[in-house]
Amino acid sequence: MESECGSVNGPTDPAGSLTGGAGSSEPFPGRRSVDFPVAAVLPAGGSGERTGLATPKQFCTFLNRPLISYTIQAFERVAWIENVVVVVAEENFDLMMDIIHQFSHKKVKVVLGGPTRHRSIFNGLRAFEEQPDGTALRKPKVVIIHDAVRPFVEEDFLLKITVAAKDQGASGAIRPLVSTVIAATSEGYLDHSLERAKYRASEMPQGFLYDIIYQAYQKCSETDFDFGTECLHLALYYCGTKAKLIEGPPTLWKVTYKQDLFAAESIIKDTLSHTVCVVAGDCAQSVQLAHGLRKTLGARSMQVDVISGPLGSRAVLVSGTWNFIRITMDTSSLGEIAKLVKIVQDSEHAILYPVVLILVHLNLLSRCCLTEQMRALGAIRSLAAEAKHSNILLYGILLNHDERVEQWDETMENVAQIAAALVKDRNPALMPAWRHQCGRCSSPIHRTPSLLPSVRATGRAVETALIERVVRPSLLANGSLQAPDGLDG
Ligand SMILES: Nc1ccn([C@@H]2O[C@H](COP(=O)(O)OP(=O)(O)OP(=O)(O)O)[C@@H](O)[C@H]2O)c(=O)n1
Ligand SMILES: O=C(CO)[C@H](O)[C@H](O)COP(=O)(O)O
Repeated sequence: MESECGSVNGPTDPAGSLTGGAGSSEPFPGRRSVDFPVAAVLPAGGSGERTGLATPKQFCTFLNRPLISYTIQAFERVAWIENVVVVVAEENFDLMMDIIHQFSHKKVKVVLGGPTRHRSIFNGLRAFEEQPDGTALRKPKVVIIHDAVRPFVEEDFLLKITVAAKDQGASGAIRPLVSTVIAATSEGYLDHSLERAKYRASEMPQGFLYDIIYQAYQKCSETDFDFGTECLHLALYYCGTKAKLIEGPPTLWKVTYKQDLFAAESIIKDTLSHTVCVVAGDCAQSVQLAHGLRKTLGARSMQVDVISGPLGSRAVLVSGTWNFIRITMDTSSLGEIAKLVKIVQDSEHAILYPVVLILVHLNLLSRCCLTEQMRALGAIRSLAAEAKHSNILLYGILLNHDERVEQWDETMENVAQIAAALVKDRNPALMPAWRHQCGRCSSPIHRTPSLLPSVRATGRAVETALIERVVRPSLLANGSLQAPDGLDG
């Protein structure tokens, strides 16, 4: 039976959806496999009043992508989940279809919601029943219900919920209470407080044998539909099914208020910034610089892979990262950055998350004439503008040379600092920054090598995502590099 069997693997991923790509299929020793049909229902039909925003929170966008797409991806990437039913309000149906198309979601069926969460969920479950046109999604053995506004759910935890639901009929995620729950009198006085250690917060996902939860919804009252907040309660009350409760990770929290949207964005940015691939090309100086960066970025707890030699598609395919640093030594190798942009574009790597590509260019201004420099900078600027359309953020860091050997470590530190900030922030505003102000009239045309000593300040460099640093050529091996004109002596 195709795609019925699956097993769980994959790294623990705090954002749940950050591993991207196709679902996992490798067996994970010791883990129970899923050999029955499983589907998910994601209620997304609410208006998100508590955020105070005009846009329902599930459609709020960060890193160029709506929240709902992150949640869908967290389910789609799980090979053993067959179908993902997303329930939306009628006015958002077209928007939802556009999102599915734009982010290439493949397992999703969209259905219309109702005025309350329970009514929306029931509509979602009905998608597995025969439709008026005679079609139906394959009925799952276990259905996972998960709020569309909880984007961080991992495969491991989905497996636990699914297996427990299969064995017990129902299961749900819980978390320890953060605050004590108290009961108030109608006059607003304390009536009594609950013993916190005895109670838990009910979170999502929850899993059910499909027949049980469907039957519970068929039986439940209008009051349940209008005021109920707990699916596990319906299974217990109407079908006598006691849910197995499983403690989940803190990342299962629900985006409810505006600040939760900021928190979700930070988590995603943080998760994207743990790894970087430094592409050094084949020249010895670049490789040396790459290893210097590996050390300095590594000291910031980033995992850095260095790729040297001619650039193939392996840079993207092997590293599995969303961050690249390309080191170039002269203007002719600037074509290499275009090649890397093309590889990332072709791989469709940037559909899900913006890819950061940082060009660290060593000695650009000193090694060629002014006209050539301007041409190269112009080319980079246009490439950055074009790359932006493909969700690729191309930044530049420019390094120059000096006689002072002691500057090198500081330079590496500065480059690492800027690169780490660019990777972490993923801010498109810093992108087309290949402009350099000469301090007097802000025109790049006045930038000549003889002005170099006056433009070493890294503060301004950060502002423009452009660092000018001065390193001793002999540090960069085999003596082939020359100090810039005007700096000798
Ligand atoms: N009629 C509704 C109401 C809610 N939901 C969904 O149920 C989940 C959890 O509900 P909640 O956080 O309460 O979302 P909202 O109802 O949108 O928020 P608010 O209560 O602040 O308006 C959300 O994914 C929401 O879109 C739904 O599908 N249909
Ligand atoms: O945690 C949950 C289930 O137990 C739900 O996410 C929660 O009940 C949704 O409720 P509300 O719509 O009031 O935010």
